[in-house]
Amino acid sequence: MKAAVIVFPGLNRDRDMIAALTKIGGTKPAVVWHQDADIPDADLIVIPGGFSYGDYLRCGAIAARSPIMDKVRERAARGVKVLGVCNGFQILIEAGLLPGALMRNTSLKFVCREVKLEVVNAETDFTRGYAKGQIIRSPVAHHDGNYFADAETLKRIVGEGRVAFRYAEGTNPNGSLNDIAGVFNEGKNVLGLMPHPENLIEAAHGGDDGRALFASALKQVA
Ligand SMILES: NC(=O)CC[C@H](N)C(=O)O
Repeated sequence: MKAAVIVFPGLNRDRDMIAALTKIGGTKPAVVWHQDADIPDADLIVIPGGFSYGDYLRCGAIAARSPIMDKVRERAARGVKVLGVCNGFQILIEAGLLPGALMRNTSLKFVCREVKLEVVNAETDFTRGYAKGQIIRSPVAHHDGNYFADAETLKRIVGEGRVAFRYAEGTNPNGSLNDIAGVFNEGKNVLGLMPHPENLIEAAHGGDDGRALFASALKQVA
């Protein structure tokens, strides 16, 4: 399994993501600078978190218009797996690869804490390492994580099994509609989520609940 990590100016979670993919996948992912002409051959493309372009305009809005995102769109259309975490999720939404919007947290504050997540759909390439309904721990760190979709879109994504994770046990940190923490595209080969599973993959992190997501995406779980 080959992975590639796309880096935009202002991201700060790229090194954590590269470390997680390297530790779990056994090989270092290709690191793609946003100005590179193309993405090397990869089975999994990851857009990490941070503050691309200083969160100016709207979080992810400027990065989403970068030419490298045309390449991400092309690969996604061919069925390549694409994962966006936090700012990466915001970029995928702004790029039109995922439905809905991520608004300012209802608290209007940056929230950095641990939440609990319910695995809503465990039958995808990203989530098969978990059980449906399993509650896992995950760190979050964002100010624009308040997921919103209009009623028709919400009905469609819920009906099509496109909610990947929900904030569980009253831990919704941002006011997200229906406690939604992560969503898939129609083909379920693109996943965006606000929590940071890459920061909970080993004992030194205090737990490894995030590990199964990468193990699944890197095809280590049958
Ligand atoms: N950790 C992150 O990726 C943060 C995303 C974005 N800058 C926000 O605060 O909402």
